[in-house]
Amino acid sequence: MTRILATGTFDLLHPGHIYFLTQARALGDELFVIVARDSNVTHKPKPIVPEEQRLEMVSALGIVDKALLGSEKDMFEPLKHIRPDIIALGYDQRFNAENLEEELAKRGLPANVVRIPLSKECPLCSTGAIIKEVLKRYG
Ligand SMILES: Cc1cc2nc3c(=O)[nH]c(=O)nc-3n(C[C@H](O)[C@H](O)[C@H](O)COP(=O)(O)O)c2cc1C
Ligand SMILES: Nc1ncnc2c1ncn2[C@@H]1O[C@H](COP(=O)(O)OP(=O)(O)OP(=O)(O)O)[C@@H](O)[C@H]1O
Repeated sequence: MTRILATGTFDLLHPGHIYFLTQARALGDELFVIVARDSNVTHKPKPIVPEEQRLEMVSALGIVDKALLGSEKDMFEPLKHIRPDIIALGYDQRFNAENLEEELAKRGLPANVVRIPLSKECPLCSTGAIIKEVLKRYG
């Protein structure tokens, strides 16, 4: 069994998220997903949808075997329980794959880190694009 882990905020689910998770799932046999905590989303505006509701949406996806909220303090903590073989990084996730592999190995959590590319173009395949469209129409 090859266990894949994907991570992200997954605010306002869209087909880009589905593409990312489908590609991640195709790397192995089972897909775990860590949903980012509200308190840790500091690299962009706070999510519209609260963490429990983002978790509920991701958990309901057929391609996801298990989704869970991440740790508020230590991103490596949930990995001790999940023990993924492969970590799928999104095209725009700000982690260096080699550094991450080194940090994981240091902690006795060896995993390969694989970068998933951007999906083909679609009108609202990013959370930012959805928010901009809503503001255009209702702002
Ligand atoms: C291996 C790994 C573990 C992570 N663990 C957590 C965690 O425990 N808690 C959390 O809030 N975010 C965690 N994150 C970060 C987010 O889930 C997410 O990657 C980050 O918010 C940036 O992604 P985004 O641009 O898709 O929002 C982890 C990321 C990686 C790569
Ligand atoms: N169109 C897409 N193609 C491939 N991967 C995507 C696409 N959109 C999002 N992802 C991936 O899904 C994961 C979760 O995405 P995230 O929650 O950051 O949403 P986002 O739509 O990228 O948000 P924003 O527009 O605010 O950047 C990230 O790893 C991201 O790279």
